[in-house]
Amino acid sequence: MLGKMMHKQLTIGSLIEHAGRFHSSTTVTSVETSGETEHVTWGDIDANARKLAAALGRLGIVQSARCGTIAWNNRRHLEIYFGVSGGGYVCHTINPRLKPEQLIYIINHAEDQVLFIDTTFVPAVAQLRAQFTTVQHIVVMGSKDADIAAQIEGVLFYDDLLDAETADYDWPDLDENLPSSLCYTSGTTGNPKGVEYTHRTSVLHTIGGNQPDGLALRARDTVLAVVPMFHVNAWGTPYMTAAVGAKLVLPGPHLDGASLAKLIDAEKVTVALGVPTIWMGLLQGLEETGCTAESLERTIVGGSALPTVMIPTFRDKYGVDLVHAWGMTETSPIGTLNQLLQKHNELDAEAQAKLREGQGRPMYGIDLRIVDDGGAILPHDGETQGNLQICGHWVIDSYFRAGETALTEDGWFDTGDVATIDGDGYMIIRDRSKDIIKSGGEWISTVELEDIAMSHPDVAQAAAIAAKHPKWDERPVVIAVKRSADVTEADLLAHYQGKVASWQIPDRVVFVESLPLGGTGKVQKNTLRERYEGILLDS
Ligand SMILES: Nc1ncnc2c1ncn2[C@@H]1O[C@H](COP(=O)(O)OP(=O)(O)OP(=O)(O)O)[C@@H](O)[C@H]1O
Repeated sequence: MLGKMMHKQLTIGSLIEHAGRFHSSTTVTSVETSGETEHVTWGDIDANARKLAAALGRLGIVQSARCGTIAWNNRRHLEIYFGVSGGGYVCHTINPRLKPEQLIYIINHAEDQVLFIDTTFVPAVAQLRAQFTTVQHIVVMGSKDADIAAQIEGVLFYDDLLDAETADYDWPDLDENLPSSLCYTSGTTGNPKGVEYTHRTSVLHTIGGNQPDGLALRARDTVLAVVPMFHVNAWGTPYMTAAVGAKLVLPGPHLDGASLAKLIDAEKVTVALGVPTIWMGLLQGLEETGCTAESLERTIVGGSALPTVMIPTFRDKYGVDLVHAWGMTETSPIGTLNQLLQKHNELDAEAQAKLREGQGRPMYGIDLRIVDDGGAILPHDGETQGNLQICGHWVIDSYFRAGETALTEDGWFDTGDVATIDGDGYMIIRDRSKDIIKSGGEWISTVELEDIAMSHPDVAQAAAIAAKHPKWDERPVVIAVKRSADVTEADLLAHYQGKVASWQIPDRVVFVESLPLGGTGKVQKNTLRERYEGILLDS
């Protein structure tokens, strides 16, 4: 007869408890807003997170209440992740780059009771505070400061809260289906929507998303989380690194290429995670500083399409493997990762690189399919484009406080992306359904047009949008940032010849100083459309 397995709940508390017990001497490096670098350990994080959980109880915060954070990636934020969720409260990470009206909307919609803020955000929060309808306590993430106390009435200081506690708080064995954290979508295509994760979905994502062909973070890695802790739990890296006992490096607000290059060399980072715009900046930063990034083995890139030219650049210049990933706030976020199969070992480097341009395959725990507009399931032949749908252990079923399911009748989540999937499960995002250009009844992929523009050596960034056209309804226009002053509109249009069908070549190229970026570093195509959608009508 088989013995009965002990059933323990899958909780965030169990992750930090494990880190505290088995990796307590492993380093966590935190770069503070001041630029100062602090080295602590997973043991310190566990102890402080326990003190925080105890402090929240003492403040009278009730179980499952939302506690908001407006903070950079730093040590205190990491403690809040575990102290709040581990203690049975909901850690609501808020994107500080949102507009004031969006911040007010999100904080009130979430009914946050506590707000943890980095000192950077004291002036903004002081101004908005009167409009937060549910916040009982504002906690500044630092030690007592008379200037700050004068700006926000009744403010508490994080270090003082913890100093009043001891670390003998026991992590509760909570029901794994209770909520643990909350994050709103980027708002790239509309108003941000709340996505609430449970302890169970978060732990399954920690284990599932970190499989050997997933993020594959190991104890011997030094992991630089450039991806913000204020969005989708930094892709789960705080939880994964706690689980495996990797050294974690948190860069604070210092996200420019030069600062990251120096940090990578100083901390001997082996794996770094972030959105493509960050890695474009890093390439420049490496050149400027003369840093070598010698320790860096791979970077995981996702959040928006990876300009394919970056793969050989990183590989040939720095020996760094760029691994493309895809996901959404609604999918915790890891959905696919682009790793090779055994049969690909025989391919030459060029063919392997080509395969790795796409968004990759779902790992165990995630299922993908494509459907047409009527919901009919389409073949996985690598050619047929359809609406991408996903289901799995860490995919949400409804938005926070929406009261209705976000799933199709048969339980799938519609991603809003248009994709192909091949026979091996490799998925390629062709576009977002809201961005795709419909010209004379045919679809043109903005992702493809952007990728071609960025393969031009004199173009730094590019975004393709649909402009209104009297005859074709919509035509492509590319908005680009120059790398070199010499490049002209005619040069870039000529660069498209032979790379796409002639009717897909953009009608215009407009050069700008910079592209508008949203809070998570994605190009805001809504803003570009507002500015340029009439450009072909005016001419
Ligand atoms: N590797 C990738 N390649 C192309 N697109 C990607 C990739 N990773 C993510 N994306 C895009 O990002 C989307 C998910 O982004 P996220 O959840 O951060 O918010 P958002 O969708 O931008 O915001 P909102 O839903 O509020 O408009 C995906 O649906 C996809 O369109």
